[in-house]
Amino acid sequence: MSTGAMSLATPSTLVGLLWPSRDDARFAALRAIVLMVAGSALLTISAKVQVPLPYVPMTMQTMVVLLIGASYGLRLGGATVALYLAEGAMGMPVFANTPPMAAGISYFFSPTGGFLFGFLAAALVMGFMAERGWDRSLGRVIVMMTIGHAVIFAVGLSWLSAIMPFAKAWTVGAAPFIAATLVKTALAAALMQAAWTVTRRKNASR
Ligand SMILES: O=C(O)CCCC[C@@H]1SC[C@@H]2NC(=O)N[C@@H]21
Repeated sequence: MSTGAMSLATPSTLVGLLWPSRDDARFAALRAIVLMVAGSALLTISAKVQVPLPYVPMTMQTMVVLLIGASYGLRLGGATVALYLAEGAMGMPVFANTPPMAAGISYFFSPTGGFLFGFLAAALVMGFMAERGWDRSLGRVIVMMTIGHAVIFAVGLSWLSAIMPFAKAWTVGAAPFIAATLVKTALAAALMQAAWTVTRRKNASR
């Protein structure tokens, strides 16, 4: 593997097994672009599936971020979330509060900016763990998704508590999301398990 796109492919990941790359630079580049665009589109949709709350809305983004990291792997997952952030930085209305807020660099300084950087960190951590097999058993995938959520909240809350007192940051940025985060962790783990079951069956019948 010699090109950048080929180095994004990781055969040990779920997506690497379901849609393997090839030792062909053009195919590898096209595959990486398709997966990154599809992943960033899914993230945009997940931002719009939301319950509006003061300062920080409830969305489906964390679940999609964790699934992208876990199924794409470290580099492709990280590149996909980086593309999503770049789209928002360039003014595309991909984030939860765009509209009413305008997208662009200034959005990252809004109350949810820290969560967005947390998404990138969590996708990298999920990809790193998935490439080491943490996504393949139910117990480990639950631990993995819990760590991913913890990373998102650690970065998001650190940012929020830089612009408001920590008690308020907790009240608006963590407390309302605890139950939903448990549900999203369980759902993400169940989806990874189901995807691995299908992948193993598919590979066994080859
Ligand atoms: O502005 C954005 O697009 C990011 C929104 C971040 C929402 C955070 S992520 C963690 C927590 N769980 C949710 O459902 N909402 C918040």
